[in-house]
Parts: sequence; structure tokens; C-alpha cells
Amino acid sequence: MSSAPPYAKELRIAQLAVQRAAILTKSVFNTTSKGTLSKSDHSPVTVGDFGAQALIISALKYNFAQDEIVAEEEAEELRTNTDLRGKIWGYVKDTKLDGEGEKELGGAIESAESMLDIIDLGASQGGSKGRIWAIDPIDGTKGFLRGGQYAVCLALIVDGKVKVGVLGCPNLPVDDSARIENSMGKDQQDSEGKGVLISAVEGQGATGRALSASTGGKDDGRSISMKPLEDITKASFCESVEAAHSNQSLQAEIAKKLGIVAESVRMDSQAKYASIARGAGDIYLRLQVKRGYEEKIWDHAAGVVIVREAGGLVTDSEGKELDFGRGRTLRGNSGIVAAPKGVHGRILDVVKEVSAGVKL
Ligand SMILES: Nc1ncnc2c1ncn2[C@@H]1O[C@H](COP(=O)(O)O)[C@@H](O)[C@H]1OP(=O)(O)O
Ligand SMILES: [Mg+2]
Ligand SMILES: [Mg+2]
Ligand SMILES: [Mg+2]
Repeated sequence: MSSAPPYAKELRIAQLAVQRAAILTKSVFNTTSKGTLSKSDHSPVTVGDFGAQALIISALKYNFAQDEIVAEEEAEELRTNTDLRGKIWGYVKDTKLDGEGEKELGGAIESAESMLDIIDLGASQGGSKGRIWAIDPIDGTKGFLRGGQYAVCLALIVDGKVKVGVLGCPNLPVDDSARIENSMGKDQQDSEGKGVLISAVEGQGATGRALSASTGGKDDGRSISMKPLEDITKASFCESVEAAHSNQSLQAEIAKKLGIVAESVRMDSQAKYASIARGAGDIYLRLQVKRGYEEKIWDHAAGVVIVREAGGLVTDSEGKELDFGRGRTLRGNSGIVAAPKGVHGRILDVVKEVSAGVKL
């Protein structure tokens, strides 16, 4: 009898949890009031972010009670803002997967109060030992709000290394080869059957399938891989929409030095990692704008294992491996360079050369 490959259950539960959370974010998108708050760093958070985080953590606690969880959001504000809490609960209590999937996730959360406690189970400080799940319930909240790209992100980190990654991208086409375009909004797919779920387990390759696939069967999805890049001048960069998140002028200079003529494709969230991993784009660059910004582990963990398993290499802008064992942030790293293995070194050389003269 053959036994299941390593992390089979973790992958299955992570995929189901992301699928369920994405049902919630899609229904929040389709309502007029998204309950948007501004956080202390001025970034937005919505009913969708809180609700998706509650649903994912509830599924993880049911299946892997001992594991630590590092998640982006916290419930503090919701303990006094009963109006917003009620709105979130309205979505959380009604969001279910069809068929067997819902049972595997442990079913519904009991009450609005327990929902707040569940959201706060994501407050782990992370670290280099043990099993830690990293959750970004909505990555690219700004993209989500403008109807552009966003991703529901979940990854399992074991002793500081990412082992499993799942990205639910409700507004990306199911078709891997569909050309990616600048996403300034209006990408939302309002009919069922759209959106893609991209996953990877270390050493087992990366896969993609429709986000709306039935949860009953054993749909392993199709294998995905990066586009072979023989001529670097034909490549294109995939970058943030937000100018405050990555250094667009430096990145343009790097593109020029590499002989790249195509305009960068801009989209929010880890949909960038998903896109290059399935060959719909080539290179993801994210160079620091401001000295001292520490990238969050939930903004990269899933994307990094997916790109690696699809044939890519991901380092920081000095060529160092990303260290997910330092806490809630990648405090040992600066910037991100994700590219097909064969050209990564060449790109990194230019990144270093161009960055050398820059003072942030
Ligand atoms: N100054 C910054 N530099 C880089 N990334 C940032 C900065 N401020 C916020 N972010 C993160 O960028 C992510 C979106 O990136 P993108 O531009 O690729 O869509 C958000 O999750 C946000 O993280 P967070 O919300 O955890 O603070
Ligand atoms: Mg955020
Ligand atoms: Mg994020
Ligand atoms: Mg987020």
C-alpha cells in the first residue's frame, strides 16, 4: 500500500480553507459597504479581511490544534465596534463549502464572540522552531477594494522553512496562459467558475486549479511551471501597483540595463508570484522604497514555495535566501527578486550594480 506524500493533509486542509475564505471575500466584494477601517499604518482593512482570517484560523485549529499561527489582522477594534463585528459575523456564519469539504474544516464558528477570539489566535510571534502557519486573509486589500487583484494566502512554515503554500486568486483567469495585464481595477469576476487556486509542497511541484472546483473529489489540479526564458530582453517585470511598496524608478533602470523593452505589468498582491509561477509573467521585483521597511512573512511565504516549486529562485536584493524564522517579519532581508533559475543570477548582478549607487 502506498502512503500519502508528506504534508498531504496540510495541503488538503489549506486548499479547502482558502477556497472557503475566498467565497466570503467574493461575497463581501459584491456588497456596497465593505466596512473599511484604516489601520495605524494607514493601510485599509475590511469585513473581508477579518472574516476570511476567522474562517481560515477556525479550520486550522480544528485540524492542527497544536500549531502556531501568524496572521495579519487582530480583533481589538471589533471588541468595541459592535456594528462592524455584526457585519463580519453576518458573512462568517453563512459561508460554507459544498459537500465533504465543510466537514473536514470542522463546520461553523459558534458565535460572534468566539469569532473574535479565533481572529486573535493569529498573534503568534513566529520564530525558527516548530510548525507555524502564516495567513494573509486578503493580500492586496487596496486591489480588492478597487476590483483588481488580491490573494487569500496561507503557508505552513516548519523550523523556519516554508513547506506548503496556497494562494487563492479570485480575480485571475483560470487559464494559465492568459496574458496578464496591468491591473488598475475592474478585474473582478462576478460569475461563478472564475479565479484560480495555486498550491505547492516543497519537493512535490506546484499545481493550479479552478478556485471553484468541487471540494468533494480528489482534484490534484494541473502541474504548473515558469516560462523558460531564453532571451532575457523578451521578459517582463511583474510589479506592485502601489508606488510606495516597491521602487519603481530603480526597477525601470534595472529593466533598461537588462535590455527589457516591455512595460512592467502592475498588479496588487501575491497574484504576482502566482502569475510568474504559471508562466503568465516572468520576473517579480520588489525593491525597497524606504530604508527599514520589514516585509511581513504572510506577504511572501506561500508565493516563495510556489515559485521555487515551479522552477524559480527567490532571494532578497542582496542574493540572500529569505529567512522565515526571524519572527513576524523578514527582518534579515531587504527586497525580493523572484525569477526563473537560469536567469536569476544575471538579474541579481544588475540589481546589485544599480542599487549600489542608491541611498534610501
Ligand atoms: N512601505 C511598504 N513597502 C513594501 N510593502 C508594503 C509597504 N507598506 C505595506 N506593504 C505591504 O504590501 C502588501 C501589498 O503589496 P503589493 O503592492 O505587492 O500588492 C501589503 O500586504 C502590505 O503589507 P501589510 O498590509 O502587511 O502592511
Ligand atoms: Mg493589510
Ligand atoms: Mg499583504
Ligand atoms: Mg492583508
